[in-house]
Amino acid sequence: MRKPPIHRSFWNAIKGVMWLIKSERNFQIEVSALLINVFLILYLKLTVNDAALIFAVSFAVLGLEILNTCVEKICDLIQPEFDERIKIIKDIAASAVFLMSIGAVIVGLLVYSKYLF
Ligand SMILES: Nc1ncnc2c1ncn2[C@@H]1O[C@H](COP(=O)(O)OP(=O)(O)OP(=O)(O)O)[C@@H](O)[C@H]1O
Repeated sequence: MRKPPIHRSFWNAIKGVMWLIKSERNFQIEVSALLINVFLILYLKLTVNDAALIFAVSFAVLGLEILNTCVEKICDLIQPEFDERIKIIKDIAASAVFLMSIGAVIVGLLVYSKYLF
């Protein structure tokens, strides 16, 4: 298959993000958290390094959420019925988001505490 032009690849990716914002509750929550962080970065006047750290962990959570959603969609496609193996696969994929979210909260507490206390 011929590779699509670069602008079409970007457009496909943007459509993917729009679908996630419209359809996935967890993704909506994580995008809201990102927007709150943008507000706090501006309001508390974070240094460039601290802002970069907050952006890095926020986008890491979003990226893992996207991969988790892909795993869920593929699982639902290949096995719509209850299956113990699918349960393990989905639980493991969800744990990646869970662990990264804990890491992001820890980073947030460490960074913001410098500006609040
Ligand atoms: N086909 C299945 N067989 C066995 N267990 C399943 C199956 N589908 C879902 N589960 C269980 O339900 C959980 C939630 O799966 P679901 O596909 O509903 O994702 P979700 O509601 O979008 O959750 P998440 O918060 O992880 O995104 C899984 O982590 C798994 O434990």
